[in-house]
Amino acid sequence: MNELYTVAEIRQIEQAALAGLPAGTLMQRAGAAAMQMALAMLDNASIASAPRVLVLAGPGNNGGDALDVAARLAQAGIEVTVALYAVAERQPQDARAALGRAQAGAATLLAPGDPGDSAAPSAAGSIYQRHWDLVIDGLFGIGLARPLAGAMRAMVEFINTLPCQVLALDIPSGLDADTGDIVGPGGIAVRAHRTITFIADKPGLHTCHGRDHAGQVSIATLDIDPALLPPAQAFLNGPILFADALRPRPQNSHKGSFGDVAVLGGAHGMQGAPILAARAALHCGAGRVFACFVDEAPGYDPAQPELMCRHAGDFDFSKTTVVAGPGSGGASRANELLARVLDLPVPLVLDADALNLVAADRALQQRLAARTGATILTPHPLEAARLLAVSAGVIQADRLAAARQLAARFQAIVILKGSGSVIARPDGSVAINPSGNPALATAGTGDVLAGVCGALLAQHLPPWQAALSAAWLHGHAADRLVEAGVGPVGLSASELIPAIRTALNALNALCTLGALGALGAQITVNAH
Ligand SMILES: NC(=O)C1=CN([C@@H]2O[C@H](COP(=O)(O)OP(=O)(O)OC[C@H]3O[C@@H](n4cnc5c(N)ncnc54)[C@H](OP(=O)(O)O)[C@@H]3O)[C@@H](O)[C@H]2O)[C@@H](O)CC1
Ligand SMILES: Nc1ncnc2c1ncn2[C@@H]1O[C@H](COP(=O)(O)OP(=O)(O)O)[C@@H](O)[C@H]1O
Ligand SMILES: [K+]
Repeated sequence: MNELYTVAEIRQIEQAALAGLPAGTLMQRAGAAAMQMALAMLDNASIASAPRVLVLAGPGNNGGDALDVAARLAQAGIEVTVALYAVAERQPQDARAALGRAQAGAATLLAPGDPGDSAAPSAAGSIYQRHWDLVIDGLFGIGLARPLAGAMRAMVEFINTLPCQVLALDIPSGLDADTGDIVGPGGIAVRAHRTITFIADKPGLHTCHGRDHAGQVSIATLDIDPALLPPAQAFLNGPILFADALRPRPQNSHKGSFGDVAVLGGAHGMQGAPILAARAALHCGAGRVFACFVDEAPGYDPAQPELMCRHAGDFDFSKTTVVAGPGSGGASRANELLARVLDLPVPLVLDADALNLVAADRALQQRLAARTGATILTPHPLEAARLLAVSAGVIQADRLAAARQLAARFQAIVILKGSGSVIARPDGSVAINPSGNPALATAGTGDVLAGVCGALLAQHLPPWQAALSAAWLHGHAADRLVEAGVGPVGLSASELIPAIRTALNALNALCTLGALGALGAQITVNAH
């Protein structure tokens, strides 16, 4: 069910599986699965002449996988050149056996240095100057220990400029499989169109730089007995994780059945932010929605007259789900109002300026950690950095750890936003959201997400499922809009709101029909 495993967990699974299998079995299964993927990519590329494949083989077992694929493709009659960065005597046993198979077949094996390397000019030249139809990256997998350097770095720089398809084996070389960061300092990573990852999926393929470098991810389980997989602490977000919490609306219902949402924000000059959050809450099913303004309140929202606009100082927040922060500013008035809602046992979403106020005020931090009502925090990386008193770079270097730390410290559900939003809860479990795209990188989409969270809490979804579904629907709506040509350039936060409503209704309908499989399915390749 969408499990993601760390490198340490994969190593344990691998060891347990290897114990019951003849040497080389897993590598050969990996090679067979990767060969199927390579052939499919060549088919899709509709290449006119005989295809030429360049295989990069590193010093360890990832290089062994690459050599196994190279031998198989050559056996199938494909023209294969291997750029070999391994010395047989130093290879692990399985990889050395794979080298033997590649050498025994028709693949051409070259040991290139830097472009123009005087030590191996012909090898380098014949790789850097030829046309390639597919590159298979088997430099490094989960064993990468330091940044790519020297000849391998030069090769990655070269293939990242090529127009052809790139298939990464297990992980794009240079990427940290646990975090999605590029292994540094000053590192580089392969940018692949597809990644075939072995045994199980990994968090780093789906967050931070992961989505840009891994492309479309497929899993080859290598026929490992599922009983060898430990209970996962991380998951790829999808309807299967939260659909149970979505319920069809009973006929015998009224607006009071679906809860009230009050958005607290909108200081002078920032009134649009709570309006966006409130409109999102309305379109995601809250029974009644109030937009409560820290400073002066508009009479009503002419484009959305269903919203009730109030002055926050006069509003009773004790019977509503509260979304605090959009455009609230950092003035003492906003601080006082925030302190008041933190003390109420109501469901609460904290976004934007509310998070900045908490970061700057120890008393608010204590109030937040002591809350009894459900709490969802929705920081972007800079807000998370302020809350943890580190830089945004530190947050991005390990987004899962940052989200977990925030969830534990504030005893709240956390959505750490950005490419591959990380949703964490205080017990340490996390989910990475695979939906969404750079069309969302525009002002106001975070306000919309906060409003969706508020609406789902008001409709009594437990906070974990509310956060998972809000993040998924938000991204899914953006994906559908981009497919329809509304973005990635120029999508506006307002346009996102009705698309989220459509996605939520479609999901509700599928849940009612028990047809969830139609959504968010991942390709699984099983090697035999
Ligand atoms: N075992 C199995 O049954 C299966 C394994 N599988 C495959 O194995 C992969 C893991 O293999 P792995 O552990 O050998 O690690 P891998 O990623 O190849 O690299 C390690 C090598 O690189 C070196 N090195 C590290 N960083 C470096 C750098 N920057 N620059 C230069 N060198 C560097 C490091 O040596 P060091 O110099 O650090 O001593 C070591 O020699 C996994 O991702 C999957 O693809 C699958 O076939 C399934 C079955
Ligand atoms: N490149 C991206 N890929 C996926 N989602 C993105 C990307 N950029 C932004 N988002 C999403 O858009 C939203 C932006 O929120 P935020 O930064 O708070 O914006 P604002 O404060 O302007 O409303 C978040 O949900 C974030 O995850
Ligand atoms: K690789």
